[in-house]
Amino acid sequence: MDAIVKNFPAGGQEQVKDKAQQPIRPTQQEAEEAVRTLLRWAGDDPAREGLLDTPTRVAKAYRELFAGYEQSYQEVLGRTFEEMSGFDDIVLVRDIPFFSHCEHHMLPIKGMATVAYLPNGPVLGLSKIARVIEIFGRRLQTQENMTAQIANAIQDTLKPRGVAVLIEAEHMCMEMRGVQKQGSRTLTTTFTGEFKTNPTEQARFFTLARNR
Ligand SMILES: Nc1nc2c(ncn2[C@@H]2O[C@H](COP(=O)(O)OP(=O)(O)OP(=O)(O)O)[C@@H](O)[C@H]2O)c(=O)[nH]1
Ligand SMILES: [Zn+2]
Repeated sequence: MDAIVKNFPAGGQEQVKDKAQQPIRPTQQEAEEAVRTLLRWAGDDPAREGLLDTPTRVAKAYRELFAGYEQSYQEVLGRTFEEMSGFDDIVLVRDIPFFSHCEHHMLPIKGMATVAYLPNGPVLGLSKIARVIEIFGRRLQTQENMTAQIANAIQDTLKPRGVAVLIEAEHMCMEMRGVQKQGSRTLTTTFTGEFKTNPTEQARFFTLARNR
């Protein structure tokens, strides 16, 4: 199946949030009871031996898979390096793998992100780009919003001349269920600053991102 290419504009309907707004959390016991309900909904018996510890494990796994709600991109991106501030050309980190979950079905999204920016003074530690992807990936997402959130977070904190984000991902809700199109991939991009206004910079981004 052909990939879908979408350009999701920065600063669109999705505001960049720092720590996600926190509703009142249910207790561990309530979360485990909800898992028992879903086990019964699936057709199994939560009281059988093999499933006795499953609610505890699922609650623990959810803490890990959705840890992004507890994390702040501003903390991660707050630490920059000034001593390389003479460097003003493109910095691009390619093919950063991530997992997320779609907000429609809570099923996994498996993808790769490529992120570039044009420094305007300070530069980021390279791992911080991957950490920002983890923060937004470990929340319930649409691919479009995740792409824009990563770009806007870097633009808002680092204030570079431009940011470019390309995400290519597979959605298990389209592969394992529903329309069942295995192997289809969705591409989304967000450009800010010079990557948005200067076609040459945008073309350089695609050359570096896609050439093997
Ligand atoms: N735009 C967008 N859509 C997504 C994303 N992840 C999942 N979806 C889509 O969300 C839509 C939800 O559609 P609905 O008709 O409300 O739900 P559904 O009956 O489960 O839809 P089907 O998946 O077609 O069976 C589906 O078309 C999914 O493919 C995403 O990241 N971005
Ligand atoms: Zn889905």
